[in-house]
Amino acid sequence: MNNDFITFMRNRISQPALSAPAPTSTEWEAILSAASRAADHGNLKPWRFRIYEGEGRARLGQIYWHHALSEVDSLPASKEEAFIKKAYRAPAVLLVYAHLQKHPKVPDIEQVMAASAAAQQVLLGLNALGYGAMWRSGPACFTQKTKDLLSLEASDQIIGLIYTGTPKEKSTFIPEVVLEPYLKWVRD
Ligand SMILES: Cc1cc2nc3c(=O)[nH]c(=O)nc-3n(C[C@H](O)[C@H](O)[C@H](O)COP(=O)(O)O)c2cc1C
Repeated sequence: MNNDFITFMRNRISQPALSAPAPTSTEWEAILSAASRAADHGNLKPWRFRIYEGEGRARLGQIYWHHALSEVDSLPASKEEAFIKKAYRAPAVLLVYAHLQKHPKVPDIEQVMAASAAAQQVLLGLNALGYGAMWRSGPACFTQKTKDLLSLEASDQIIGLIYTGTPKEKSTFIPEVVLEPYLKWVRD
């Protein structure tokens, strides 16, 4: 079989070590428009995107810090910088979240699935333009405190943070895929 797109999908990998440049605004808009063609029951467009770049990343770092402060009795102020720095691991960080709507036929879980599908489309789109990316989450993504800090609604669901930039070292290692344990054919 020779299909460039299948090969491209097969070879997608995450890139943890990222530096500038990040996508331009035009490139982001192209990628996020394409990601917005993810499968979407009820055409609800539940995905929401927020891009942190430049000094905007300090706002995200502040959220990491304030979330950490809310989780423990106390933290020395000297630790703040380390939390802020986490948001600077890449030149751009895309927050993807699902904005859930009450719908008689589309349960919340399906809206979260659609937003997740959009996030995966983003990864492919970024790779297609030569950028590296890594989808990250962590317990902070799933607390009300983080939603408050991000000014999200209580019913919104964070899908992840996609750290984006140019790979510092282009990894050529593509993990082997063993399909057999995950696939069952039902033919009779
Ligand atoms: C919802 C979600 C959350 C993730 N969160 C993290 C994370 O917080 N930290 C991490 O190292 N990898 C996380 N990953 C996994 C990486 O994005 C990546 O898929 C993994 O390192 C395997 O690399 P690969 O994509 O090149 O196969 C997450 C993946 C998903 C789908």
